[in-house]
Amino acid sequence: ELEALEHEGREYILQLDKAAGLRKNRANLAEWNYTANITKENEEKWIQLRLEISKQDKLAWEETKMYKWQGFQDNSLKRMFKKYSELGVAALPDDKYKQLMRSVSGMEANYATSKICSFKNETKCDLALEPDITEIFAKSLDPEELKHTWVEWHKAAGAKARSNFTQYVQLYNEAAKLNDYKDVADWWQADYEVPNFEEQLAKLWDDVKPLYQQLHAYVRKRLRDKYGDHVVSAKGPIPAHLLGNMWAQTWNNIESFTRPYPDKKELDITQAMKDQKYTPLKMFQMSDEFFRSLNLTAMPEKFWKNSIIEKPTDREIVCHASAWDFYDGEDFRIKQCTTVDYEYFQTTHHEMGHVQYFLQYKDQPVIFRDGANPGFHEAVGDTIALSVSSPKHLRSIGLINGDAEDEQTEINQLYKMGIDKIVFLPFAYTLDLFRYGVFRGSTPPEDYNCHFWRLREALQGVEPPVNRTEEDFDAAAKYHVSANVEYARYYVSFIIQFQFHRALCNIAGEYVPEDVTRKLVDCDIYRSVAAGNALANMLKMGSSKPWPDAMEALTGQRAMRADGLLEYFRPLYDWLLAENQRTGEHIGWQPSNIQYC
Ligand SMILES: C=C(C[SeH])C(=O)N1CCC[C@H]1C(=O)O
Ligand SMILES: [Zn+2]
Repeated sequence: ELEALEHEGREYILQLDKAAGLRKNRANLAEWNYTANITKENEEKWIQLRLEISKQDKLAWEETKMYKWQGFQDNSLKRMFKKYSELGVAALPDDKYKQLMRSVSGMEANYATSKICSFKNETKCDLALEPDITEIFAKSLDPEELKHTWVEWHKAAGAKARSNFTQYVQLYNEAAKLNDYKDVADWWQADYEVPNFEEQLAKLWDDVKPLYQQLHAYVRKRLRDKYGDHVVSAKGPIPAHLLGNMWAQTWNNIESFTRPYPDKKELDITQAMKDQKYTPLKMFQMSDEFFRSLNLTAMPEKFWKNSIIEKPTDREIVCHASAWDFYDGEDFRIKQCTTVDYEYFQTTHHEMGHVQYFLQYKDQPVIFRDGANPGFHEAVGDTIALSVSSPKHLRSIGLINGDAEDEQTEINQLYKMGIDKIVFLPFAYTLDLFRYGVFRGSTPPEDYNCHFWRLREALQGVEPPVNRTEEDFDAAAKYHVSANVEYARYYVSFIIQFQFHRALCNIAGEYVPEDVTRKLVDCDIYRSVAAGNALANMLKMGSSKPWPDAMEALTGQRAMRADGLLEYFRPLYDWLLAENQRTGEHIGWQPSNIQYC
């Protein structure tokens, strides 16, 4: 009797899964059409379609609830039923669902189309985030120009989003409660399927904080050397606009004048790419070739036909890089406004990593075509990029020339990786600690900006370039806050990618603990079919099993741990300890003198 019920359940869920795949295909095509051509008409079409689809989702959900699936034997079947038993935002009544959609697409459109005036020419007011403002932050060494650009962007993309954001929080929390969650923070954390996710994030930060503080102290000193102590204090937080990035989330753009051994050969990959006439297409083809060298899947023909890899000149689009699965097993795309530089070379591998994951799990049921947890999806491309950014690989593709590794060059290399990977962690941690407080109500709208900067000062040791008030809303000046994209996924990714990298380097024979000729920092898994097969086996699982099973399949570990990252950066940590002692640099930071609460 039970077998018959389970058999009927399986028939039901598999046809439901097929129908769900068609709905996701239609919804994603409508979202692509809107974000690839931002017009009121395309926004309306996308909203109307999601409303229509939500009705079909609701009917399916009502029927799914009728099944007594908890007693089934087949764990995979139970997992499918469990996932299909959560309706999502479609649980909201139509008018509230529409309001929620409009508040998010309003914020995202504002972010994507915001323009500011140039510091050098105040009549030139068509500067967009990409490529104009990004280029100013990459190149300008004028604190006043950087301050102006920072303030104008945070006014246009941040403050302007405050009312939409406040409404979005209210409605999204209502949807969370309709799905039996306390609030959106609870809902977001449920995706990680562990009871103590927030404690795990805090533990990881405890593990990495000493390394971050040493790196922060060293960079503050080098910035003080550059700009003077009236711009950068000896013991305070670092002014956020001097770190080469609008959000101070990675500091690669200040590498050239802050690296430990300045007289060693330049590692300027961007210049080499420009000298060698790299194009966006060539960057994509090189990334595709790396994945193929691992015996992973080539990008399919539709990918090359349908992707948007350069900013169009005839319309407004969402430039923030994204990868798209249309759930039909053959249509996969990337949309990004590529510029020929090191940063976008990394981003291209990051996005190709998402598509490789889509390709590896495309034969799973639709409901399992997802990352083992959201951090896994963000870690695939970055893990590959860890090999690509090794001096060995960059030499093999001719982007750097000259001598093999010596001690000082290795420290420079670890420093370059550290101002990308280590400094990102407190930024990522801050972004969702802030939003957890917002969704839980411990951060009310009147405290949004004050609490945001309190966290940024406490964890990142940065301060805004000018005083802030609650007229501002600086959090929304970051894409993921304006676009309703959860961010703890990146914090998780920047930890587990080093666990993945170490495991793959082991399998490729590129890394042998204690063997100085097989160091982790030199590892390049290029052309290792063994490593590629091990990675593919994990990616094929999608979200069909709890993520510790996927993690164990590749690394033998069942938990997120900072030990991979700490092992990778060990030589840099030792060097920073000695260097900060030598210069007597203050470790950590005293309270900021900038007013923001
Ligand atoms: C490249 C993407 C698209 Se999923 C991205 O948003 N990333 C990649 C790393 C961190 C984060 C960011 O830019 O803030
Ligand atoms: Zn990503």
